[in-house]
Amino acid sequence: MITAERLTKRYGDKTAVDAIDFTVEPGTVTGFLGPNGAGKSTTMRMVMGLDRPSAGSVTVNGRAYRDLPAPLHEVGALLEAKAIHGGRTAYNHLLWMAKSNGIARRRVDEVIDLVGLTDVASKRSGGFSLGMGQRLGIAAALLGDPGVLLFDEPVNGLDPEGIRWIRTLIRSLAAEGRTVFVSSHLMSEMALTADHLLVVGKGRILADTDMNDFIARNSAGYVRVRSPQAGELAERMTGQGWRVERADDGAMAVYGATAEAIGDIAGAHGLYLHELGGVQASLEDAFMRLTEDSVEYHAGVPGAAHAPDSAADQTHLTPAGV
Ligand SMILES: Nc1ncnc2c1ncn2[C@@H]1O[C@H](COP(=O)(O)OP(=O)(O)OP(=O)(O)O)[C@@H](O)[C@H]1O
Repeated sequence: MITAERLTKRYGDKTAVDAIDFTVEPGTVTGFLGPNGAGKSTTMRMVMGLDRPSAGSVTVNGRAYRDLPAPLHEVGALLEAKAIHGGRTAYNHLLWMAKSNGIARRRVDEVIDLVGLTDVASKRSGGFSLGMGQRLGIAAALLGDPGVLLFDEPVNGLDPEGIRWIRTLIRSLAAEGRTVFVSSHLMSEMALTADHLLVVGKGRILADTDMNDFIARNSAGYVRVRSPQAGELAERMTGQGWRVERADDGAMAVYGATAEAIGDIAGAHGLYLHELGGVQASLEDAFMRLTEDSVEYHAGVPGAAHAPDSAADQTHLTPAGV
């Protein structure tokens, strides 16, 4: 378990992490989500004892990192830009780590096999692709068979096969009962990986929630309908107690109804339909809405960081996405 209490990190007058409290529980994947500069990496570095809190504390299984008697056996991490001696072979890199931590050589073979690097174990890691480097970083994190694992943006720059591999690995580590803490700035990725969600912005916690609850609350869909007899159809639909909003392209967004029910009403009254389809709100939009006030570096596209509010804007919601 990871526990943060009033955890704070200041760099000069910049507060990167602002008195946050959270716990990361065993047996689940906790997604740590936030826009660039939100404080995710700083928090993870403090968990790993690589940065000292300016105030507050963070512990792994009840102890600060520096007080852990055998840290590699308690917590492993894949942090961004991990420094690996590129001149060493993957095997020797891990063997050197194992030896300096009293870990048996057999475990090196195990983790190399686990991350699928057996064929390149005798190659210098300096020549590794990004994906191979990530696998080596994960092998190092797993070396001491720790119960707590941190992954900082593990899928950054990986191809779809690599992304799927990491997602499956992360899920299986949690299924074994480990505490798994994964940072990302992609809601869609987290929706597929995490059970619990910790959203941060500008160093503060914006949401601490079960992933299924977040999805249920934020992915409420609607049905998009177009009809040349829109006025009459709208009346019939509101008569059913459904909420009808009009988009500026002439379509209607109907809340509280299924596409089938709308089709039946239209059919029963001889009304033509030119378009009828369910639209699911995107979780990415929900995340943007949650964090929009805490995005440090807005893109130069007007309204880019703003989620749709009005009915007219609802048509921007992506179909059936997460
Ligand atoms: N060593 C440092 N010195 C000064 N400021 C820092 C340092 N490390 C981080 N910061 C600042 O602290 C804030 C949080 O940065 P951090 O890297 O933790 O965010 P993040 O959520 O991991 O972002 P990203 O998704 O871009 O990696 C940023 O404003 C960053 O510029």
